Amino acid sequence: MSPHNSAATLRLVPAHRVVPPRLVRLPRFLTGPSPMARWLARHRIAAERPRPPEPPGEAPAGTAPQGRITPASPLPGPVIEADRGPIRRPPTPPEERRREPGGGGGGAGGAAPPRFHKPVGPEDFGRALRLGVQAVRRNLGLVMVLTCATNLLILAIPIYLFQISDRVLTSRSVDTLVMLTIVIAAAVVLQAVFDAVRRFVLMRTAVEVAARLGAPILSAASAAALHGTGREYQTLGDLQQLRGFIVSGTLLSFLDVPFAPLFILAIYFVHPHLGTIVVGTSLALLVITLINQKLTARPFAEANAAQSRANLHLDSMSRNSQIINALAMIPEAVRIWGRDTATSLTAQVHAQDRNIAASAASRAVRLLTQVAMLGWGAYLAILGEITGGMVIAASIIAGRALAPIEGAIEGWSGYAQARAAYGRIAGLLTGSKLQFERLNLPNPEGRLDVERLLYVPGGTKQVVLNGVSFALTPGESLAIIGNSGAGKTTLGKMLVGSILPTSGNVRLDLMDLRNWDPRQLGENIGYLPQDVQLFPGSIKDNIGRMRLDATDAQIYAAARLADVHEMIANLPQGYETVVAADGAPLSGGQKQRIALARAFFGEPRFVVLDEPNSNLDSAGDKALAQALRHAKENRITVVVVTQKPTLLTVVDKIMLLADGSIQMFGERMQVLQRLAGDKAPRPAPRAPGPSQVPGQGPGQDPGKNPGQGGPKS
Ligand SMILES: Nc1ncnc2c1ncn2[C@@H]1O[C@H](COP(=O)(O)OP(=O)(O)OP(=O)(O)O)[C@@H](O)[C@H]1O
Repeated sequence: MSPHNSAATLRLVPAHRVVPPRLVRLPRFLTGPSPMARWLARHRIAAERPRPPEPPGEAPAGTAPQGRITPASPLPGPVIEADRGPIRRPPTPPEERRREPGGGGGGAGGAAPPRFHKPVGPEDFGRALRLGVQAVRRNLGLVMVLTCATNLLILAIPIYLFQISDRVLTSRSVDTLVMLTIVIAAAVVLQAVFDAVRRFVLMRTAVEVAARLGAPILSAASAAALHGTGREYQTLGDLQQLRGFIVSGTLLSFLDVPFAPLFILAIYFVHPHLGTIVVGTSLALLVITLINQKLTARPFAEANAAQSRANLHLDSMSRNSQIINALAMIPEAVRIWGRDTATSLTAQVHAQDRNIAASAASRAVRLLTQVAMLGWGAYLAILGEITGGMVIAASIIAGRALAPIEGAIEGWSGYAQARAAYGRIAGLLTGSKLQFERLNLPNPEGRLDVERLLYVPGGTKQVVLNGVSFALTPGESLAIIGNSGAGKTTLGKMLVGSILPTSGNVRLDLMDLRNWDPRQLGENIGYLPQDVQLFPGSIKDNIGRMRLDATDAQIYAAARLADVHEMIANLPQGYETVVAADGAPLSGGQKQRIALARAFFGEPRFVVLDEPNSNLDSAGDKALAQALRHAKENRITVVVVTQKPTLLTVVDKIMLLADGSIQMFGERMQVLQRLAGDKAPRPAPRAPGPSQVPGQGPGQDPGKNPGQGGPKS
């Protein structure tokens, strides 16, 4: 942390409302607002208090961000609010939302002017990395100055020795001894202070790196995980590794190495022969370093890769702990983890063996150098070319010159791992797509246009969706039916932008989903996935999509809509009931209804429900039908993927999907009649059979009714 902007006081405010703020007071060393605090302040989401939009630049230095805790703060300096994420909330005044619960509405009402959304601005992760690297460089500049001073002052002891043996002992001057001792003692104290200061700065640099890059890495990892392997989240672990290296002794050794020539020069001044011995030793150590690097790079890379696979497996074990226990799969799970861990450990042993051998060789070379220095120095003293004090002083200086080189060799593994970790961090941040600043659009009304969707998952040749085209007007509802594996879930995910088509477009209010501001799009759509997952947190937080600006009225309205209010009211802690990562204490159906409430939270304009009644009882089915009626009344466009027939009675249109292609698409009655093979028009919709979706029962081969409806009915 640079001296002009290091943190004076950081106040960490925990996320939970009932926990009082925990104060962490750091020393007032290097006072000024920290870049870390400014970074977090710039990326914070506004809480209850409305405030004017922040300019895109840095927050004013030294000013505390306006948050709900900040005004009460007795402490000067910046405030870091630990419950804030990196996404800047669009500055919609909360009052406006409170006046109009569910205020995400676009032009659905007709009379009201369209509501505009303030885009979040471009999210340039590459820039975050550059700023982080800049901060480290700036701080390392200061550390180098301190290192320079420390290394110069280290010469005080050899000089003291030299002066005592060659001047004080020969002159027998007590005054000289006292003066010399005072000066050298001051130099030693100063050296200790400078050394401590550079360690303080490095420690704060490590904190600054974590604070600057943590949130961008998590954001970039979340975005990359959508199309990646899930390993992206492990980059946060890489950040820990980098942080550890910055505070390690190895980095100090690396910083001290450039000063070795200074010491060698000093030894040359004592006697060129001694200088030559040290130069020879330095070259030998350099060769050992290069060989060490060459021999350890590959095994360390292998160890890292295997460790990252083991961590991924560990993560999946923690998520599937129930099934692992229920099916007694613990030995298998442990074996898979053990295999990757063993590979990692084996590679580490190979690398460390070579590293230890190199360290031993370098230590032996260094000790032999001391022997050579003393022996040859004594010989030179016998010849009368140097004094005994000079010999000892040169030996101490030589030890000081070679120690950092040896330290660098010993810590090479840490350096290699930190460098690999930095490579992965840089790869993630620079490889993440730049989120361009989007045009400030009115919120959508819910018109959906799907054009020639083709989806071939990466690395496969399987065509999952093939030329899917259809359109829905605002407020229309569509049920997608079809056999298992027909592509219904894939289509549902594509409609909400959670996977991208290989070709084709999904447009909401004419705009391709990829061109909407992601935050605005997310606020205006609802999604209930097939595999419902709730976040660890309270029920109200889950319904309110974990948003800080979710009002109680909005949460209640969503709960009523999903008819889950009564169920929540019966829980001992009501809306404050904390849901665990596995959804406990809720049943599958209760989880699904809370997820339904979450999907309808904030009055989205377009909602996709993927098998929303797979776990519901009859009351849940009624709630779902009510939610769909509410959607119709409020002109919310709904697409519902279903295997059950009950929902078909409440939708406007039905699509039959088979092998990724539309087999039928049209008005509900029309499709139901075709599916039933009944050409005669009927006055009222007839619910299909109790257990089968039309087209899936015996004798109902959807492939035999092709081409009905087709694209864009
Ligand atoms: N990322 C992927 N990689 C490979 N195949 C995929 C991928 N995503 C989907 N598929 C394949 O696409 C087909 C359709 O899957 P999808 O989950 O959309 O079916 P579905 O109609 O929702 O089935 P169900 O009713 O059983 O949920 C399946 O055969 C599936 O294996």
